[in-house]
Amino acid sequence: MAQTLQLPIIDLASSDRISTALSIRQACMECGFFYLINHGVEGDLLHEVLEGNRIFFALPLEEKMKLARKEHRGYTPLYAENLDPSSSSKGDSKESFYIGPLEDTTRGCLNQWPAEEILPCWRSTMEDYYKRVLNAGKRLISLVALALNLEESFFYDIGASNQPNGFLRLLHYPGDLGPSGENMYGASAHSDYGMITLLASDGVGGLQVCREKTKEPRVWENVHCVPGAFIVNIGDLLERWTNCLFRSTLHRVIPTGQTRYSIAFFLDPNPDCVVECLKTCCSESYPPRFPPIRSGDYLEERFKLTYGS
Ligand SMILES: O=C(O)CCC(=O)C(=O)O
Ligand SMILES: [Fe+2]
Repeated sequence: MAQTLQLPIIDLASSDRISTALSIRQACMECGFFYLINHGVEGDLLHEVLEGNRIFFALPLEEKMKLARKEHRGYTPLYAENLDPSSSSKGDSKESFYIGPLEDTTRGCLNQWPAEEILPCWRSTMEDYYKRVLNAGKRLISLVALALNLEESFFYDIGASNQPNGFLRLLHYPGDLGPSGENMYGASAHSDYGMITLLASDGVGGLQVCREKTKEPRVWENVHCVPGAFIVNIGDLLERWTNCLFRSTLHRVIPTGQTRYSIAFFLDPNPDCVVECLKTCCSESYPPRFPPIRSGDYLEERFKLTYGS
């Protein structure tokens, strides 16, 4: 039986920014996961978005397939994604729907939306949520900069968090998978690719983390949902930036027999931002472990491995 992990709680509205930044530093060095409270997204909106999630996935498959994923936006059916490209499973037992930046100035608006007659007000609810969670993520990133002994505006100044690449992913893990094979995961073991992820869920369990990704056998611990709080985790690009000081932790979703809905918001740097080791995270005796890389190129490569295309 997996143990439950006690994660630290970070208060985004705390007036003591220095001690909040120190708590973030400790959480990101030790585990790479924490709860975020007082983030400015009201419980009512969270509830409405999770309800919107449920009604979208309840549509007939044919209706959902009209919005099949293009340019990383839209619907991905069951088993079409494999978050652990090294595994031989037939794919993750989840379906998802992606919403990208709302004002995509370079490529016009690429998002796909269900027709208003089919799901009235659905788009406006999702857009409202997107804006709120983006705002919370940007405020959090300022504190992350402080936690790294940088100016609060650092990620903005280097072009990472102004016009960031924010993606909302609505997720549905069906409870009843029928006579499923072995190696079946809702989301197989992976780390997130970008900067930070803010996750909301309906409270159904299944999320697990493995704190030591290089240790065998892997030890998995349960992460519980705290009502109203986001579960936040660090992504691989922030791990690269920090020369592995901050940890992008392996996680997965196991089937529990219960239907589960969640919404992940991936706050990734602007695609043109170059991610290179921060000055505060290396020294002569601890040189940079990764070469600089353009964020867009790194993310594109990771997406290709996940979708096999
Ligand atoms: O649904 C969850 O709890 C986690 C989802 C996740 O890890 C992901 O989409 O990257
Ligand atoms: Fe993830």
